Amino acid sequence: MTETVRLVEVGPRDGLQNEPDPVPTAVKLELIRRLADAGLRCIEATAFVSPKWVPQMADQAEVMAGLPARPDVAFPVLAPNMKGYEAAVAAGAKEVAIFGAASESFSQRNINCSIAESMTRFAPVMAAAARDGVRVRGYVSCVVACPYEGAVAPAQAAAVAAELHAMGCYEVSLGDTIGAGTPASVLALLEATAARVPVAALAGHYHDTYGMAVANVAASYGFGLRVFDSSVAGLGGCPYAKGATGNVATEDLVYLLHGLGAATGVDEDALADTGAWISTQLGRANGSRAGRARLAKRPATTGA
Ligand SMILES: CC(C)(COP(=O)([O-])OP(=O)([O-])OC[C@H]1O[C@@H](n2cnc3c(N)ncnc32)[C@H](O)[C@@H]1OP(=O)([O-])[O-])[C@@H](O)C(=O)NCCC(=O)NCCSC(=O)C[C@@](C)(O)CC(=O)[O-]
Repeated sequence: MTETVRLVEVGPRDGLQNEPDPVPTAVKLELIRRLADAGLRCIEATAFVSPKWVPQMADQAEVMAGLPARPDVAFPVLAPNMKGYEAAVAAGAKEVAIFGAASESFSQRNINCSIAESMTRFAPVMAAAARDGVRVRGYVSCVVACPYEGAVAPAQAAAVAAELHAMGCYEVSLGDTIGAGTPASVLALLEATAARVPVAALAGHYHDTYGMAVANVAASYGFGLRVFDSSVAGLGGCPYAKGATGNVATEDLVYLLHGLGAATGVDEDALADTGAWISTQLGRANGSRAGRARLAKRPATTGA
């Protein structure tokens, strides 16, 4: 029986949030359209956070207003507190994502509060979402290592994941924010977390700073995870994790999963074209090995 893996494309948010130059809203919307046309069915569209903190997400309402009419595609958005939640729902969001951290230092740097305070901020968001029929996904950052504190104990990451799940998140995405994880440390994280949160409610969100993201996905898939976050062309990084590169490239993730016999619903050619397109738009090298390999095999166009 073919296993199906759910992909959460975070390129338009995680992939772009750290871009130094403003990315035109029209480019963000074209990227989202192309990703949906390539078969992605969950595309994180933007973040309802402070534009003073993350100026790249300042066009959050315009992005929401311009989303393609795709009832078959979910467009979750970040919302770290009630102000963000209310703005997101007013802009038409049907799913939001709250995001905590497994390290106090990253919590303070990223959302300006302690881990405990973040949970206090999330509680009214969960209540409002339950009232409004809005789905809530949770993230835990720095589940393996923190840029400020170093290695993070699996039990600590598991405790934060369990708290988000207990408060009502339908899924908890485990963020190796600085990409320091290896299959051994990721499996230790999953052992600790799966003891407290059902595996079916866990997702892998692996940045590729050390080139370990594909290996970490493979190990996580073997452990039983069937939901993974990724960024087309490997775009991204976090404003509060210096030097962290983007998530695993969606093209590489899909190539790996199809090679494992899993179904994703994604058209690899259309995805590779999208990765090349956005890389050109941003003036960046395409960070996807599988995407570049696929494009290189194409017969040269006649240029007609
Ligand atoms: C979370 C806050 C807002 C708290 O920031 P704060 O300073 O604690 O909030 P505050 O309530 O004191 O308000 C301060 C100002 O922010 C405004 N404000 C307050 N809330 C909002 C909001 N939701 N949207 C827009 N504006 C907001 C508020 O109105 C006020 O405006 P002012 O009076 O100064 O003009 C701030 O720390 C922030 O925006 N941080 C940025 C968080 C972020 O986007 N980080 C990157 C994404 S997370 C990530 O990349 C990790 C992840 C998810 O990908 C997984 C992984 O890889 O680890």
